[in-house]
Amino acid sequence: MNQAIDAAAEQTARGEPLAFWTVSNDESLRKLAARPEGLTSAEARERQDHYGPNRAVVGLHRSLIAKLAKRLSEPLIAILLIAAGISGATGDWQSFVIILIIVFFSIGLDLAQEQKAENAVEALKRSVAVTASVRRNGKVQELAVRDIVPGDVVELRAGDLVPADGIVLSGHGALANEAILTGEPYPVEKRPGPASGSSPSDAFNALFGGTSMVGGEALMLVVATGAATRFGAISASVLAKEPPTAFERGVHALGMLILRLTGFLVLFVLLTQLIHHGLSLESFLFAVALAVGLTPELLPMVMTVTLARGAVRMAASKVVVKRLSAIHDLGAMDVLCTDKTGTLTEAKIVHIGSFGADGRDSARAAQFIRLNSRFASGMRSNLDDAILAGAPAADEDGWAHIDDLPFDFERRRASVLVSRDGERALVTKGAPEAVLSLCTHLEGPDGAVAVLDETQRVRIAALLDDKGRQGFRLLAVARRRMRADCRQVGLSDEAHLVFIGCAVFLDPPKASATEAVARLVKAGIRVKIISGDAAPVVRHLVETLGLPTRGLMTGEDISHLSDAALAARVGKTDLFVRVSPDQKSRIVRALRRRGHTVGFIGDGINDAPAIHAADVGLSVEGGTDVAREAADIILLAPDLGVLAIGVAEGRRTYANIMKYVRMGTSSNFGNMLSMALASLVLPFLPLAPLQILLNNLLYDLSEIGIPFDSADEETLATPQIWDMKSVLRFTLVMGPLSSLFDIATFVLLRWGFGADVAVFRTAWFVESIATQILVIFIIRTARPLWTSRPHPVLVTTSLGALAVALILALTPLGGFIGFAALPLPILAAITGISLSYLAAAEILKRFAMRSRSHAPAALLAHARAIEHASATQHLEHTGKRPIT
Ligand SMILES: Nc1ncnc2c1ncn2[C@@H]1O[C@H](COP(=O)(O)OP(=O)(O)OP(=O)(O)O)[C@@H](O)[C@H]1O
Ligand SMILES: [Mg+2]
Repeated sequence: MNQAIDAAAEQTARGEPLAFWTVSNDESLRKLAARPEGLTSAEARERQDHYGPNRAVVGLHRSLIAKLAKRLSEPLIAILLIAAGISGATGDWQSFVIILIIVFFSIGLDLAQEQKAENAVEALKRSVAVTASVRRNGKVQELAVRDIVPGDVVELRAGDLVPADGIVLSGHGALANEAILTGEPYPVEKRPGPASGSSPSDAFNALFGGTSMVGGEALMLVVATGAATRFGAISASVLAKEPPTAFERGVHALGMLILRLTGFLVLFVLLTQLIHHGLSLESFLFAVALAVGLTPELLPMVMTVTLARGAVRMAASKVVVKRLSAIHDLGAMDVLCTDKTGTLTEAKIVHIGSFGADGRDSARAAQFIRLNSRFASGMRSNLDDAILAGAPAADEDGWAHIDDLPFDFERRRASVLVSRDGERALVTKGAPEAVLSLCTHLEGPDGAVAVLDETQRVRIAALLDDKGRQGFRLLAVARRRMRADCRQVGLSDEAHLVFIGCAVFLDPPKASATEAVARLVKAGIRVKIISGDAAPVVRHLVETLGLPTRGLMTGEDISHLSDAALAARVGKTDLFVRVSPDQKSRIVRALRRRGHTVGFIGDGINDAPAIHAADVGLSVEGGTDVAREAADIILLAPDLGVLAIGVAEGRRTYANIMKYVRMGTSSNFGNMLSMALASLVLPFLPLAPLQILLNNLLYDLSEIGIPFDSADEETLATPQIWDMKSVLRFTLVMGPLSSLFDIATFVLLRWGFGADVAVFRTAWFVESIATQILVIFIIRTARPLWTSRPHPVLVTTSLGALAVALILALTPLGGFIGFAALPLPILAAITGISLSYLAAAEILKRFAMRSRSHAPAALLAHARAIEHASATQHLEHTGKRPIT
């Protein structure tokens, strides 16, 4: 068995498609030593040892040792280590020890933080991971996808994710969406084989890992897992790395800019030192230390840690982040699209009655719908659950199931072929328009069948519309007599139907939705509703909840529009009704095309394409596997209210990363730049290499608290996007300011006090570290310093690092690192300079940090309107509220 699979794996590895679907089921079972009732745990364990976990993307998680090795081999660190070696060899043990301590301490700090962050995020991800129903030991078990092995037998239903490659042993109306592999958005039918062609497009009996079941059900024999799957072969190369968000690209571009400047500067310093003082280990080390201080080497770690902290905090509010960078997108999101059921309604659907073609109460419609719900295979919706709830376990009235046409979101209906006493009937239920359009006759109250003429059609349409406007959801049902020998039905049989009536359902609006939407709108986010339900129902809901919405488009309207025409209209439309899954994602793409950062929240199979297409895909814990898999963020509580918390968290995260960026671009960069320049005019180096490294380490330490910091309200009030212009403006104002004060220090020490090398370096070190660290309290907020309170952790790390710096520099300990005691006048002078710098920074930051345009006036007016609505509304079902 193993040889067969190994040969297969090898073939896949060589890039040859392995046509496992051309083999008969019996032959496949034999080759895999498998049985339809599944493997035993012992067999599975053995195979898992052999094939490894079923993970398409492997090797993404590097081990701690590998990470350490990578850090140590970074050029700057490597040079430092070599320098330490040379110091040691030449007998300079002090430098040797201190450099090693500094290097390992800073790498250790970096690694420990990152590892902790990654572990936390991994744990969160696992908590929302998708499982599969696998037959093991003769029972069906819910197993983690990674535990699946070749030979396993998996039960799949609509809404499930296909966990590995395999063949269909048996199935019913199985439909798979393979867009992820083929780009083709329409579902493909799957049934038992074998297939004759060796191309994957011939493989009507094969299911592929990573694709999704969107209809029917299937029993699958797993043939290949992990990297040996078709998806694994693609994902290893393409999907291994998530594409960076706009924000990440911005930060990266900035990092590269700094890196280039650093390289240039360091070469320059090295060259002038060489000309002035000839070749020396110290000037070489000085240049390296400068480079270490300048490179934004901490930025990746800072991003990860800040995001991970954001993710952990969001988890506390029941929002689980699967893709870390989605936090940025959430902070930048300015349009949120949502489906209706579950987010705006309670999703507690109850069947409250039924009516016949004449509009009068009739139990017959409910009876037939129940028959359909009972026998329909594949996806069972909450409408099915509602109609079956409370019904006796077997009230089929003698009807038996023969065949069926499962529900799909394009047709919006499902049919079953049933028989009773030699009589056969097709029973179709679905969205009323979808069913009515197929009807040619109708049933009267006495059961008599009459022709459905135009007048009747108009009357029924008006009746449906009227019910919808009262907020009732409807499912219509119709029937058709079939030939007594009919064994199979096709889509063409859904015609010439006799309309029976409708079942009426109620899905109460969610009282908390009004406030939740109000919060989002206040945060500068436009909320749009994209539903598969009928216009009157959605309208009624919006009115009941008091949501001010503009415009309405139907799926029918959308189907006539090109992508460009749709993009021109989506901006002014907030309600989309009777849309198909593909249209949901078209709407999302159209919005993105207009430059919006779009979120989409939904729970169904029909929402998955749109969740995928959105910048931030959101789903809920109870959602279908495919929706959850497509989502970047999972809400554990299906409540838009928690989303507002997530949005605030995203923006806070953004704000905190901006704090690092600002610190890096202005204060740190300014200080290092001054030092490089000073080294050109001074007869000695302004700081010994060791002292620069120490300065850098303490500075890094001081910043550890930033991810904990809070953000001001005004930062949380608008969508936050990366804005290179504002970063540059900040740098151009604050950078020179810091240099100005450095020059003042320099002039004062050199010519005012005539300081010698040791005193000069001590004073410079103190001034430089104090200004670098303390300025965080100023640039962490655009407000006046005293009106925004920093987080205690940030205060502790910053002041703690400063205290260590002062102790090292000003006490006898400093002797080890080449510091000398500072005379009081010098101490007073540099204190004065530092304080003046901080004061100047506080004044100038107003120009440097002027916030970008605030929420447009229209948006604010919208927010006010909705607040007003939520204040005055009473949540009555029938209570009408004007749409503003
Ligand atoms: N099991 C079913 N059988 C027949 N018709 C169904 C079934 N489930 C749903 N429908 C029809 O398909 C339509 C669209 O489905 P659904 O309401 O789930 O879409 P949606 O976009 O998820 O809506 P929402 O915005 O309410 O979440 C329903 O309004 C209903 O008319
Ligand atoms: Mg839905």
